[in-house]
Amino acid sequence: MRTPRDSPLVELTDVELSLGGRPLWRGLTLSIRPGEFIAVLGPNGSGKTSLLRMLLGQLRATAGSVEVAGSVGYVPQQHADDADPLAVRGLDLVGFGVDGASWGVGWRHRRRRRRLVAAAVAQVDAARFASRPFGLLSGGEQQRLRVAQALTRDPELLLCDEPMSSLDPGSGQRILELLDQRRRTEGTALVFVTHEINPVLPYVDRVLYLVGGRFVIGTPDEVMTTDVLSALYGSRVDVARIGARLVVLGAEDGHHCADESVLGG
Ligand SMILES: Nc1ncnc2c1ncn2[C@@H]1O[C@H](COP(=O)(O)OP(=O)(O)OP(=O)(O)O)[C@@H](O)[C@H]1O
Repeated sequence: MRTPRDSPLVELTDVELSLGGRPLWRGLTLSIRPGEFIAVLGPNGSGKTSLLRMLLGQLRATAGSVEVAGSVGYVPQQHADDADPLAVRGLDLVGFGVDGASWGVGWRHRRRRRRLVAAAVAQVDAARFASRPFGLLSGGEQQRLRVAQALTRDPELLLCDEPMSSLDPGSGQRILELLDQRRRTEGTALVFVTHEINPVLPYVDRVLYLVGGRFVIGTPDEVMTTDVLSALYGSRVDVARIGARLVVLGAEDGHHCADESVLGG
């Protein structure tokens, strides 16, 4: 049974997460409802991936309470896959999602596996290339199949770690549209780590911005302002709007410095 739309999928209350004896943040209180799209922003090392790992149950909060209801899917950061990428077909990679969720043998399992894989591949519109060796696919095609792998678990909460990094703007847009459609049709909540606010701005409900142990959370209009980001960084950060885009100047992070401050397409 799926979580009702008005019940939270995630309830974080006064959470602290410390790693290696260093608190990444304290006092994080956040409730996430079905269908919500939350972007997680912040400089390198601010704890974005660690937040996802905490929601996945891989890291334990050092204080406070973490409640996650329902099934969770995970789209990891892009990395060289352990398996030989030429030996693994796209369909096989998607199938690993089913295998990880349930063990089974025999024709019944195989038939169920095939059905789940085909449905997930169809959802990301990847049937055309899914039988090719994974390593020969483009970055965008590979990323669509990673999303399909996460969808085999029919997640109510989908955690995405920079799913658009190293994709061209068109492929990144495609992934976003796909995820946005999924949250609208299935009520899947998205927690989406990204260094690029502009591509997600049209979709996002709230932004969680982590910097040096502190955070702010709110709508993009509330968070992405000169005053709020300057207070968060503890130094002058300018946020300007150019048309529908945000330009962030002066944040002390390679991804947000002046040269690259038009964040994404
Ligand atoms: N298991 C661990 N033990 C100790 N320290 C860790 C562990 N995992 C991560 N860290 C440290 O915690 C900090 C946050 O790491 P995390 O990967 O969550 O940051 P991030 O915001 O996702 O960074 P990036 O933008 O570079 O991906 C980093 O300083 C990292 O070195």
